[in-house]
Amino acid sequence: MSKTAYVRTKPHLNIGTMGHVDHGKTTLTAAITKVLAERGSGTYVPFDRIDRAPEEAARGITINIAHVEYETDTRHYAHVDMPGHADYIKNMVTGAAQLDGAILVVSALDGIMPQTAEHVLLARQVGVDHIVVAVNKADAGDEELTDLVELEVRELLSAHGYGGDTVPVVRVSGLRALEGDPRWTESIGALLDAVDTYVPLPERYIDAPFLLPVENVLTITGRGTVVTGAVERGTVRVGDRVEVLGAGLESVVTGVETFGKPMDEAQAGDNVALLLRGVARDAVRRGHLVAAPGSLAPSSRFTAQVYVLSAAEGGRTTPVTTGYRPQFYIRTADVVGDIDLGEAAVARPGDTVTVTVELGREVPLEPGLGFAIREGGRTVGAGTVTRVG
Ligand SMILES: Nc1nc2c(ncn2[C@@H]2O[C@H](COP(=O)(O)OP(=O)(O)OP(=O)(O)O)[C@@H](O)[C@H]2O)c(=O)[nH]1
Ligand SMILES: [Mg+2]
Repeated sequence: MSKTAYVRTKPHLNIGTMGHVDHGKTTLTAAITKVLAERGSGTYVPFDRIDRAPEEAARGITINIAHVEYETDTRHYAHVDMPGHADYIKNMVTGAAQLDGAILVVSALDGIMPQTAEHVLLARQVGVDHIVVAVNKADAGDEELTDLVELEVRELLSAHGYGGDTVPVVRVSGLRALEGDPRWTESIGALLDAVDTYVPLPERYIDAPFLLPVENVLTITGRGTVVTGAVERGTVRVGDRVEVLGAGLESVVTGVETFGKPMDEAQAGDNVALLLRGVARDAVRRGHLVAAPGSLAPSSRFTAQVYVLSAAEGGRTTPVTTGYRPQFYIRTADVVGDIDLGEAAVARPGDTVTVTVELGREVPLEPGLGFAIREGGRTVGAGTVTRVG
């Protein structure tokens, strides 16, 4: 019982790299960890460990997403690097990536390419408000051409409402920094400074009623049932009374831990384990929600904006019509639902449509909530709730 308590020394942010295939997202991610490891504030994660990340189950969807952790002088970051374009679409639209800010990687040799523009559009749609640009491969680029690339990126960002004139654009070389070249090592430092100063601390809704979607349930012999997951909003302390939605029971939190360390108080954004008093192991499941009692009202009907994945993104090859009945992955829950396409009646792979959904059972819903649509074990769509009821 003498475990060292977790000490919150710096604010935590979630960021990630975006950009066209091969522009150097993974190389840059590796370079960031290397430069910070040399400063003594992180662990170096080499390229092949990032790019061959194991499949992780995030929010009920099997998503290929690599997290690396590092600290600057002022902040603690969890950084995601996604290996393919289809993964960006899924992770961004369902909110699984949960980015507070993004580093847009653009090759100085190629400039803006289709996925550069697409990721900027996606970022805007899912509410990523701050982008910092890394013009990568600057070691190999011609100076004048790089000037043009920078102009072009600023224009693209302005066109999507990002204030391209003020967005920091930093010329970097992930590859040369990895090789230890001092000039380019410095460029990574400059990029991190830009992220530290330009991406504001996210609003964590710490004052909202507590909510934790259950990802996993385990038993600790002699202590009881433990649920794990990321705190979506609010705070929780030992002694707090909570409701477990889905299980239809109330309990009291008798332990709070993060990464195996006890903590006084967990807050929005933290990954935690909660020990619940008097709850049987089989009474609670993934998909249930632990919340401040009476703070959530479940419903079964909602309107949403849905993107139907194209066949190239691993989606369907045939259109979706009214009456289609797939599975909806909402937070950590998995619920069947009927889709009504209204007047459109048909949605082809690649389309973005407005739909009304009637779920097979009630779950807590709210505008802005992201979800994935799955069928036969694969993701075929992603959406955001626009109206409940
Ligand atoms: N000259 C130069 N080459 C680079 C630099 N960064 C990356 N590369 C090369 O560009 C290629 C692609 O790099 P990755 O880091 O895999 O690119 P990525 O954006 O992660 O690619 P995907 O994950 O497939 O979209 C590799 O051959 C890298 O060695 C750089 O700063 N300078
Ligand atoms: Mg990559």
